[in-house]
Amino acid sequence: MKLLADENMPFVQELFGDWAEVETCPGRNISPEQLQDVDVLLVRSITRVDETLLAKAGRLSFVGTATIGCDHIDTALLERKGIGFASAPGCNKVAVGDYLLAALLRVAAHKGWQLEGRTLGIIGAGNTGSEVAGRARSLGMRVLLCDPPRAERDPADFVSFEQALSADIVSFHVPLSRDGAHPSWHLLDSRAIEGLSSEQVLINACRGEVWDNQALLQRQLGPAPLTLVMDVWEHEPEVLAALVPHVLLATPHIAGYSLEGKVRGTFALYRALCEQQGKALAMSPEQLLPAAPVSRVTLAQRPDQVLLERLVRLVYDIEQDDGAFRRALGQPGFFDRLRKDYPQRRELGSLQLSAAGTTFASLGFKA
Ligand SMILES: NC(=O)c1ccc[n+]([C@@H]2O[C@H](COP(=O)([O-])OP(=O)(O)OC[C@H]3O[C@@H](n4cnc5c(N)ncnc54)[C@H](O)[C@@H]3O)[C@@H](O)[C@H]2O)c1
Ligand SMILES: O=C(O)[C@H](O)[C@H](O)COP(=O)(O)O
Repeated sequence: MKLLADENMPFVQELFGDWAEVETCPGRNISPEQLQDVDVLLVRSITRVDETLLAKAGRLSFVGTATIGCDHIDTALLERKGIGFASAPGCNKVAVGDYLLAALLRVAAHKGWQLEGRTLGIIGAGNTGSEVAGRARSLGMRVLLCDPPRAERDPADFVSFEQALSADIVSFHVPLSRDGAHPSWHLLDSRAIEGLSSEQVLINACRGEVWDNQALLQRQLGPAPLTLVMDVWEHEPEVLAALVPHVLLATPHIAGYSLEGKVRGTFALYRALCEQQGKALAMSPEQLLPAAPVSRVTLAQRPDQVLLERLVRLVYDIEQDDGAFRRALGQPGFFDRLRKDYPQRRELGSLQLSAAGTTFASLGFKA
């Protein structure tokens, strides 16, 4: 069996090497010719799996994407062709939660805000949105969830898009979709942007195309700019460079890039392929993860917001990612390079935090 995988997917050799001939290559370079004799294709979000890519893939029986988002995969085509498919729902939701916690604390420091009592609008209340909601509630924030597909079943738990958009901070966690009942392409369009107050903060850690980046730039160049946190950009790996100086925190689509998240992603595909092939699992995700350098911090009293930010930084420093992005902006291929060379990042759960008998598992720390 021949297996072709994106070179940025860790542990492929360890998981599949015993039963497949494994080849890896850059995800953006996978060609139709390369797939002629391939049985299994494993990708990340940068490989568009469509009619063109599969034109010569006569032997392909399984496609896996080690990601939550699936907007790069023509799943209907795979179904028509009888090709098995798996993604990795939830694999990096904890990492996105860590990213959001770090971003919220940085935004609060920048604006001189206490987060307690502030409102957080969450657009898209699935795996990542719920992870973020839990952490925000632990900070004492009031969470407004907007999720029209879920609201059809449980209307009482959700607010309208307009209500969520009126929160102090609004964070987007929707899949990218261009059609269907609730399309998310340019969900934040020029009209929505116009209605926002300059006091508000917007965060995008889902997909770049959910925000109209040109319309945002126009807003930022005007008299009442917004506070923005952007992990994802329209037209990646290109970035609207003129927008970057008007963004408080700018990162190269790494919100989900914890080592744990990547391991869970590859492992989800291993599990799915084992199932398709009728094989027993020969490994567990724990066997792949190197032991985290767990540190313990015990405090006499609950940390205030300033100390909490310092503690988060011990594990994940969002300003380092922002700094690397700004230094590299404009260099050829900078976006993909930062992602390929991303330093190993462990989840907040590698830090055991307790204070006055309380643990902080609801914020992501180890209990
Ligand atoms: N930046 C990153 O590194 C990163 C990491 C993980 C996921 N993502 C992106 O975030 C997206 C969400 O991830 P998830 O795990 O939470 O997915 P999910 O499928 O668990 O949840 C998405 C939620 O959005 C809701 N939704 C769909 N359309 C909507 C709309 N128009 N308005 C409001 N809500 C809508 C759905 O009902 C669902 O509850 C992924 O599809 C992926 O594109 C990005
Ligand atoms: O959808 C996802 O899971 C994330 O966006 C994922 O972290 C993207 O990373 P990539 O596949 O581009 O390496």
